[in-house]
Amino acid sequence: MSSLEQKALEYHKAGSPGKVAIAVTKSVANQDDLALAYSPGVAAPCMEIARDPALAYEYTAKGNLVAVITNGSAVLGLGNIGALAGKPVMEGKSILFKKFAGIDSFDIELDETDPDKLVDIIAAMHPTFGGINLEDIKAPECFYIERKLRERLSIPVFHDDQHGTAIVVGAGMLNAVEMTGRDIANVKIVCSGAGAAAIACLELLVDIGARRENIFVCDSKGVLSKARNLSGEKADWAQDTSATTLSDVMEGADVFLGVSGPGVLSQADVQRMTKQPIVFTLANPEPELRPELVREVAPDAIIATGRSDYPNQINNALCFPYLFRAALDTGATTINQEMKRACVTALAGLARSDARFGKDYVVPGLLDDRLLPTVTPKIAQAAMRSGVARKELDMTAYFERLEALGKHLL
Ligand SMILES: NC(=O)C1=CN([C@@H]2O[C@H](COP(=O)(O)OP(=O)(O)OC[C@H]3O[C@@H](n4cnc5c(N)ncnc54)[C@H](OP(=O)(O)O)[C@@H]3O)[C@@H](O)[C@H]2O)C=CC1
Ligand SMILES: CC(=O)C(=O)O
Ligand SMILES: [Mg+2]
Repeated sequence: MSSLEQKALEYHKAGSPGKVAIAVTKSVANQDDLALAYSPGVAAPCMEIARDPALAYEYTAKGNLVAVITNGSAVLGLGNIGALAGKPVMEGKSILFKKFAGIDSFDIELDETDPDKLVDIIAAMHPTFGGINLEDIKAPECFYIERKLRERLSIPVFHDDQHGTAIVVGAGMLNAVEMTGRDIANVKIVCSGAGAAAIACLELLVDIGARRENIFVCDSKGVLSKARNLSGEKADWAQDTSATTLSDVMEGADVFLGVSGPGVLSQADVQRMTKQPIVFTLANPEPELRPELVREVAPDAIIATGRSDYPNQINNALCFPYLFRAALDTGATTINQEMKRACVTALAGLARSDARFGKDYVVPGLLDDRLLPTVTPKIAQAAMRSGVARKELDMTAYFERLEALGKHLL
């Protein structure tokens, strides 16, 4: 075991085991408080909510509470390690919701693989929450589960591995492409992985200007090609090509996007790419190829990973706290394409406006305290403009509120 792994075990075990606990927000100091918090007083908000369900946002924690839900079928790049083993990651997402955006969350690990049962279980528990963050549920089931839940529920349902990842990749890609003098419409992109993260990233890259005919995708069996008679989301990305391996399609690639698993990319593959290649090796915790090995064969590369111990951390944690903050604050019924685009632009812009903007700074760092007051209002405005917000915010007051909130968080 490495010393980092040893330290991580000690960190998780120290004091109160795990990373989260519940906080009480009202005084429960005497009999009078008890009579308000519990019986008989609690009946009053119950009856008000029974009369008008929207009042749950005033009398309960619902409006600031998100569920982080997994079934453990695709935990990071560790694979199908099961619901319980995924709990440290879900607790990790919960602390990021809290530390970065002041959002409370329950992590919920469900021992269930049947997509329809998962939809029913999650739908049944939705009254508790203001939003649902699906996490580490494998493709292709994740697409169906999210779609069905979005159809059934009027609170935001967001599969972080799909859309959160896509947003941060989009922001990093816009900046990397500009920095290297490329036009996104002309870049050849090779994506390793054809799962939750990959499909959403590719759709977003097309949304911001990449062209489908320039995109080659590999899964664990090789290149997605017409010859393979694929179905579902994979079929949408199948190319009419005789190439079969990752190495075949890496020839002349401008961009490598890794959202697959550890060690999938070789140095020889990087050498097949164009000058100043863009190499996003995002598998967690172990990337497709370590940055120092990419750098050895491509010193001018723009490199990003999903990890906190290298520059350019492209990780969905850079956006999901702010998307949910904005969605909860505007009472948005969903997180839509306009909100996602606003988030891409805001993240890319924040990095560009920084003196550090360059090869090792294509996206802001996760601990940047400008994220909350800069990115969140842009997403909130997009929610209001696009008609999914139930509340109109005064933007000056909102900005001040976020600044004040941020001071208590990091
Ligand atoms: N940095 C970030 O913010 C994020 C990173 N990720 C990382 O992306 C990876 C995938 O996550 P996710 O999409 O949620 O998982 P999924 O299970 O939905 O998809 C995994 C995909 O990777 C493919 N794959 C597995 N092994 C290989 C291989 N040797 N060569 C090529 N493709 C391979 C699978 O192929 P097949 O379809 O054939 O099974 C599948 O298409 C993980 O490592 C995860 O940590 C994910 C989300 C966010
Ligand atoms: C970052 C993340 O969500 C993942 O690797 O699955
Ligand atoms: Mg994940």
